[in-house]
Amino acid sequence: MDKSGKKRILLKLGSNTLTKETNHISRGKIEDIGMQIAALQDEYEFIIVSSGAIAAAKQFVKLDNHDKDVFVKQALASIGQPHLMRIYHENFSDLGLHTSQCLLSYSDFEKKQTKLNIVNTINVLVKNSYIPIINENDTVATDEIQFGDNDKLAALTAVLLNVDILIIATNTNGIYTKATFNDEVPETIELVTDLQLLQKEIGDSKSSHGTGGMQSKIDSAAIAKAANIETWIINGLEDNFILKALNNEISFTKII
Ligand SMILES: Nc1ncnc2c1ncn2[C@@H]1O[C@H](COP(=O)(O)OP(=O)(O)O)[C@@H](O)[C@H]1O
Ligand SMILES: N[C@@H](CCC(=O)OP(=O)(O)O)C(=O)O
Repeated sequence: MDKSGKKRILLKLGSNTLTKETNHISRGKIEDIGMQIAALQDEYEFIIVSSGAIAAAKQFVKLDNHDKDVFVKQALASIGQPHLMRIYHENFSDLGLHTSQCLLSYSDFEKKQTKLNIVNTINVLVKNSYIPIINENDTVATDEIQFGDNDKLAALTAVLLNVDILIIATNTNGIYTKATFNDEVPETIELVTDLQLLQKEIGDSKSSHGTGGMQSKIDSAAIAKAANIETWIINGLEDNFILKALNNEISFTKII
């Protein structure tokens, strides 16, 4: 818990959640997230790590290159990022929420001074009721575009900002057992204390927009766990997923 007396949540939103698995950013989903933050703002401070820049660009442009190339993805992220922030701003401001943008890369977490700069900036934003919306700085770094779904960036940020809970929103009801993964109603592993044991449950499948799969979420949970931060893996496609998870009304995976 931070000095304000509120608990801090780092909320990681992937492109799948933000697009509701379509080809465009869902204003409805962003509104759903804003309404939950507004409902919880007396008890919780939120810091968001948001993907979605490339998905936002794709709804406006088609670049004259193969969009699987990393340079093209970087260019798409550059085009889409301001649109993504605009959509957040338009929806959140209607709910009385203020937004700000922070673009970071892994290397920013390696130097004492840049780490301090991040902490100081974000603490001022949060103290003044601005919600920092963080994405990877895709012009200078390609780690998350290529490997990670912003999951590791979310974990590094969670540790640096000393949050209480890291919430990773994805398109499954948390982590399923391998034995039931292909069943009509797969079984969620609700509580994990040993990440080694979890390793055998993970398949290498990924969702339509996903790059990291469940493995990158578990790697992120390991980073958070080492700093005594809980990771909750929740189905972000569900309406009110944060409220429902806090009230234990849905199945999700808690890694403690
Ligand atoms: N044991 C598991 N339980 C749930 N999902 C799993 C598991 N193993 C692999 N996955 C895959 O991980 C995907 C989520 O990761 P990813 O595709 O990167 O999505 P996101 O964009 O939300 O980060 C699921 O859609 C699923 O295909
Ligand atoms: N920085 C990138 C996110 C990296 C990424 O690939 O994440 P995702 O789109 O969730 O698979 C973007 O905003 O599109």
